[in-house]
Amino acid sequence: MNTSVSGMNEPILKVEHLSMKFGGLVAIGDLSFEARRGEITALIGPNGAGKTTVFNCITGFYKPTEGMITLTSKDGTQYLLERLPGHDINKRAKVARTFQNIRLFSGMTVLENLLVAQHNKLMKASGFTIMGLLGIGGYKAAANESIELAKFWLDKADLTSRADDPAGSLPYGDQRRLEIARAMCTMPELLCLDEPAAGLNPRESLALNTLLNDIKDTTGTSILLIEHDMSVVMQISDHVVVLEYGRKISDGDPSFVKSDPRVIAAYLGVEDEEVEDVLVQVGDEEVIEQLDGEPDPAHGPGASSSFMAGPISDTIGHSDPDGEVMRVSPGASKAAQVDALSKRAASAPAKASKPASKSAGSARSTKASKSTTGLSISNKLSTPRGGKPDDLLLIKGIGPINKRKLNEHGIYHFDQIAAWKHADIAAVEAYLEFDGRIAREDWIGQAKQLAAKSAKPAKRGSTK
Ligand SMILES: Nc1ncnc2c1ncn2[C@@H]1O[C@H](COP(=O)(O)OP(=O)(O)OP(=O)(O)O)[C@@H](O)[C@H]1O
Repeated sequence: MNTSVSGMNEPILKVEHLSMKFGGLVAIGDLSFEARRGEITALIGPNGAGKTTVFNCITGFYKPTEGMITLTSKDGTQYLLERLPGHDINKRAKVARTFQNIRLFSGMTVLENLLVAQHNKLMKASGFTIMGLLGIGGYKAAANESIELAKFWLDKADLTSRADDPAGSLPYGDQRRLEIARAMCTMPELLCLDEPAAGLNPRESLALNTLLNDIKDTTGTSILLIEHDMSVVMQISDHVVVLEYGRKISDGDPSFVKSDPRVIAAYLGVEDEEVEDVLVQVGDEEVIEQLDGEPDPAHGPGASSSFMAGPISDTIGHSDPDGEVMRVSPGASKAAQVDALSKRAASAPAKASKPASKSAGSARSTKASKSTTGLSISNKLSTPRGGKPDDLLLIKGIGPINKRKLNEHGIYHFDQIAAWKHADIAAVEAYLEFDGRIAREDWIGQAKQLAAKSAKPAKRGSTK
């Protein structure tokens, strides 16, 4: 399909009425949003909101249950991604992606990783013959071109000095940038990045921001980003789409989204109770006050086609006889509760004038009462070994508050989590009200990998 040539700021990606069901679980429900060409669009939301599922639908890993995903390329060609085979999404529609867990060829050098990414182009230039590989025909020129492109992205990612080192030996932040450089070697029109800032320190986050801004400013590649790190999201995104329980709850520029009471409410509702983090990241506690106020009618349900597209209660409690069960307590959608709060505030003006900090405080104190309940774990420690706890935040699914709670109950190390028995998992899930998430997010597998990784430097140190 060829339509008019599309320019900057026109939609490169249109997601329309997307739904994805896993048995009885509705992971995405009637989701619509757009990403504009030349912009950085961020997809954010609490754990389990459905962000990765959206990526998997866009990049062909899942075939959506319903809906359309249209990519319009620079020359105006339109691709219906939900109908394309996975390899064509990359090859023809020019969509590239990175994953939550780094997937480099760790034994190959940095440069080799960038060359392997151009394998398709090189094979085509070889004519798939030995003569081609020996340099007859266009192969040599294509090989030189590939090396030049690899060098270009090495430089952009600030990795030139590490070109000949094995990718697996790079620090974590460098590996993240190498993944992005590798994806850019396929010259994508749309680059999908799944939590690129996960596990980065502030300096590495800054280097990532610089690289992404550079890609945006100099290549014309549009970026779709899933990210939990609000400092990255708010600093580099042009447009933010917020999901909660597979539904869109907010959509706009960062300044609108960060002060949208529904977004604050959704983050207030996450199990990690990252209330204070969110408040710090969005500015101050003023925004909390809005939880007691009237929502902005310009951004209410009437103004957006898929905004809170149906009764949330229809989609948040699901059980599948085949196994996948997701139990969410009634009213778990905090975004939905904002509307209820605002209605209550309208009928009781005195309550609406309640100080903001009190509102936030009451949310916190309700949750705090939970933490007084006991938690029985078989391998708790009284103090961290060597006085140094592991950074449990590296386990996807553990946020700062749950890290604190686990520490309070004597869990400080990856190997402790790796050794949890069924009874421990059940106890922790009941305590954190996680309903099967530890298994779904594979905390044990993640903890085993992290424990193995952190054991290595310890061994080297002990030989000194
Ligand atoms: N293949 C699958 N089979 C069954 N359920 C799935 C599958 N993939 C995702 N889910 C479920 O769909 C829901 C959304 O998951 P998804 O990974 O998309 O969320 P997310 O917003 O990316 O979360 P996070 O921020 O923790 O990565 C979750 O309840 C998850 O358990």
